[in-house]
Amino acid sequence: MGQIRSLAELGLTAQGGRQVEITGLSVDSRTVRDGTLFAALPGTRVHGGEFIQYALRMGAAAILTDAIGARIAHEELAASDAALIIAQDPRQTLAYAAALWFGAQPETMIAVTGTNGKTSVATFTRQIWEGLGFEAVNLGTTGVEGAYSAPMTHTTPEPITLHRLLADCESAGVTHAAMEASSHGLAQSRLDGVRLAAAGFTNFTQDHLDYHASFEEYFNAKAGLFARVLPEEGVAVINVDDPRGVDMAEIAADRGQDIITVGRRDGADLRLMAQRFDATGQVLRFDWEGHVHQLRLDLIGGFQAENVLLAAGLAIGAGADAERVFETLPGMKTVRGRMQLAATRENGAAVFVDYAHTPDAVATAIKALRPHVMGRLIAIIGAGGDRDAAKRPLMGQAACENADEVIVTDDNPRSEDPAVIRAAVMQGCPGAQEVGDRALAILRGVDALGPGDALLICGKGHETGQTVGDDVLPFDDVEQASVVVSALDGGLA
Ligand SMILES: CC(=O)N[C@H]1[C@@H](OP(=O)(O)OP(=O)(O)OC[C@H]2O[C@@H](n3ccc(=O)[nH]c3=O)[C@H](O)[C@@H]2O)O[C@H](CO)[C@@H](O)[C@@H]1O[C@H](C)C(=O)N[C@@H](C)C(=O)N[C@H](CCC(=O)O)C(=O)O
Ligand SMILES: Nc1ncnc2c1ncn2[C@@H]1O[C@H](COP(=O)(O)OP(=O)(O)OP(=O)(O)O)[C@@H](O)[C@H]1O
Ligand SMILES: N[C@H](CCC[C@H](N)C(=O)O)C(=O)O
Ligand SMILES: [Mg+2]
Repeated sequence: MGQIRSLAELGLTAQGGRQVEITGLSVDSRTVRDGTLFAALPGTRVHGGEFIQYALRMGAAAILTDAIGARIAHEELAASDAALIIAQDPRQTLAYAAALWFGAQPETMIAVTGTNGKTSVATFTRQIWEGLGFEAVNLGTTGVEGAYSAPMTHTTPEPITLHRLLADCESAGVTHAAMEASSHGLAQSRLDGVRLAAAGFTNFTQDHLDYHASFEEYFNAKAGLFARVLPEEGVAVINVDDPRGVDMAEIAADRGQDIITVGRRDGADLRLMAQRFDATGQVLRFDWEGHVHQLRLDLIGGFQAENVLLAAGLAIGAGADAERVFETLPGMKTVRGRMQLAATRENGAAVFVDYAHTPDAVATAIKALRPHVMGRLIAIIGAGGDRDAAKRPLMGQAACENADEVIVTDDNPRSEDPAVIRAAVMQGCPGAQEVGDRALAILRGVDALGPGDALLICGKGHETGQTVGDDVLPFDDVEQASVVVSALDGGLA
């Protein structure tokens, strides 16, 4: 964007007090230009220090790294004019520098973490703000959505991309932003430069054990949102029905943050008292500060009510008036690919698409659909390649225990053999039908629906591609479901 900043303006101090002008920031040596500050970060495959020599050759004016990176490129650095900034945690230092480089971010921001429900809560928070008349966005797995839109490749992008997007939102007039804090994003300090008014916690169950060394490490990454990113004056909004919510609330209390607890348990500040389900939604009764409210949500699944209430808590925590927030709730719209009604058969049977891709989400999603359905419930599941392999049989088991019939299919095999992934899922559900081709699996599932039955297609939600090897083949569960329903029922979708 043609700007030039000094290191001091980015809050950085170089070895020997060297002063240089910076023309841009980069974490990838391949995008370094004259004057760039190259952040050479410790990676999961290789240390970015290995690429310092290339970055210097491309004209880097400064290198931000840790002691290991500086050691790797010791000779090249000694022979260069570039400024060297050595930080204990260069990822966090980069996050602060990126926030200063791009300068602006929406005035009111919240972030939400948890194994499942982040996209849903961020989307509902944006919808609540819209209902209150604010220019609002949500950022995460489904990209930037709302008053400003842009695609994103990560749920929580690295800080340079994140702050560029936030600055773009701000200059487009966005005043309110709700973002997802993934455990990878938190572990890598990607959002440490974001100014948060409130932060939320949904739940904690198994996922990503390929990346985090243990369950506790995975929890600690998520806890970083309250222990580190949310300031003392921020408000923590916590689902206390989850056993780890209580631990999270303690961490927030130790920081002196105000806490809004949400859940079914007695004493929760925003307490869900009752839910009644029908074919197209649910009626909720909840309590806030001793006042009981009752309203209808056009949303499928009891857990979406929990997500809506967490979103309401976040909007309140970030400064909105509680009663006005509650008035917006009946207007909440289905989150793309989350318990989304994709098609209805002529006989009344419904096909839903959901993003359940963890054992807990599969169990939750199937159980949540049950009270909306009079007949049998068929589930289609699959697990992703190059992701936590331990969750595969557990996902199979979760489907087996909760659905009347299960079809196991492919879901982004990536570099792995899809048959091996399916076999692992089948271990948890030996009675399932195995149909590798996802389009055929959907055809089988839809074809088996009798009056009053429902099909839940899990795993891909809003996704529009099937990743096989390095290829992304166009595939959309919602589209596929409606094509199949039209084909079987002769033109009706
Ligand atoms: C495991 C993980 O999080 N990896 C992320 C991480 O890469 P890394 O540090 O491991 O990269 P590396 O290959 O070891 O390289 C080390 C460093 O050298 C640099 N490099 C590398 C090659 C080169 O020629 N020049 C160069 O400078 C790299 O940019 C990197 O900074 O930092 C990169 C740059 O910021 C990310 O793009 C990359 O995301 C990868 C692609 C990824 O797939 N991440 C997923 C798992 C992820 O982050 N998912 C979460 C949420 C998932 C969920 O909740 O479901 C997300 O927030 O999206
Ligand atoms: N509060 C919840 N409790 C349990 N399961 C949930 C909850 N909310 C959503 N889910 C399940 O998790 C799936 C993914 O939901 P969502 O996309 O909101 O989660 P996420 O945390 O953003 O996921 P990701 O880690 O991929 O970003 C849903 O489709 C549903 O099956
Ligand atoms: N953000 C998640 C999404 C998984 C969705 C599922 N379709 C899969 O590919 O496993 C991940 O990358 O682990
Ligand atoms: Mg998400």
